[in-house]
Amino acid sequence: MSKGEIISIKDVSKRFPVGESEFTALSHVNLSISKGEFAGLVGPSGSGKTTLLNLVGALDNPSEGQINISGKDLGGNSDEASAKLRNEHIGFIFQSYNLLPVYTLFENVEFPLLLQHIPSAERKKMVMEALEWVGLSDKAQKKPSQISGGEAQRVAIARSIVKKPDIVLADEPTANLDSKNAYRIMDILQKLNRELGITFLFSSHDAKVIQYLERIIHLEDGKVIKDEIIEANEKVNA
Ligand SMILES: Nc1ncnc2c1ncn2[C@@H]1O[C@H](COP(=O)(O)OP(=O)(O)OP(=O)(O)O)[C@@H](O)[C@H]1O
Repeated sequence: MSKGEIISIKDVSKRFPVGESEFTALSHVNLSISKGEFAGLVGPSGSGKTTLLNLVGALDNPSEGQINISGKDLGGNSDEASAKLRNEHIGFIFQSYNLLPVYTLFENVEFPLLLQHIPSAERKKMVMEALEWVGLSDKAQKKPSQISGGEAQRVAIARSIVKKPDIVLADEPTANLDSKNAYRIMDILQKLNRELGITFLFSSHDAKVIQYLERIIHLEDGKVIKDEIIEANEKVNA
């Protein structure tokens, strides 16, 4: 991997079996993402955005090609090794918030830390810090049913950053939100990128997300058709 590179995708293809034949969801994708980027995969429905995010997040394996995350090759990893890599380096945000309904917001955010052996006082500090980042420390003891959709996505963000991951993968993070909440979420993610240096890779076709991106990787029919760096002065929120 070259210096500063945090995600390396080399000649990656992904095919899914469909009946007797195969469907090619990604075809010979090459990308290099550097530490601290705020980048997004953008393209029409079915262009392969989620498929590529899942490969980068080691949730699925490519049919061909090689992916490196923080210098580690994902190829040939056991499920256990993939889980370790995800746990140590990657946070996920999805369009559905995937909060556990019977637990408090505090416990939902604490969940990823229970997999590591972190003492309870330290866990509490980390959870409250993450909830403060998203402006929800005063609601730590509430349950997911007692908060709004925008707040639920903010809890999901807190959960994704509580371990201080190098990379956050965000799949259509604003899909179920109104404009006001979508902008609030994007403001929080931009601040996490700028102040904590977390690298972000989005998947989206929402203009409200796209206007924040500093790099737009356009996908169509499973191929990268354009890769553009957005100058700060072109951005609406600059
Ligand atoms: N497990 C699977 N089996 C068969 N085909 C699949 C599978 N997963 C994805 N596909 C197909 O691969 C293509 C790319 O899907 P993907 O979900 O990556 O697109 P996307 O760009 O994220 O779309 P959207 O914006 O609608 O989420 C689609 O045509 C989809 O139907």
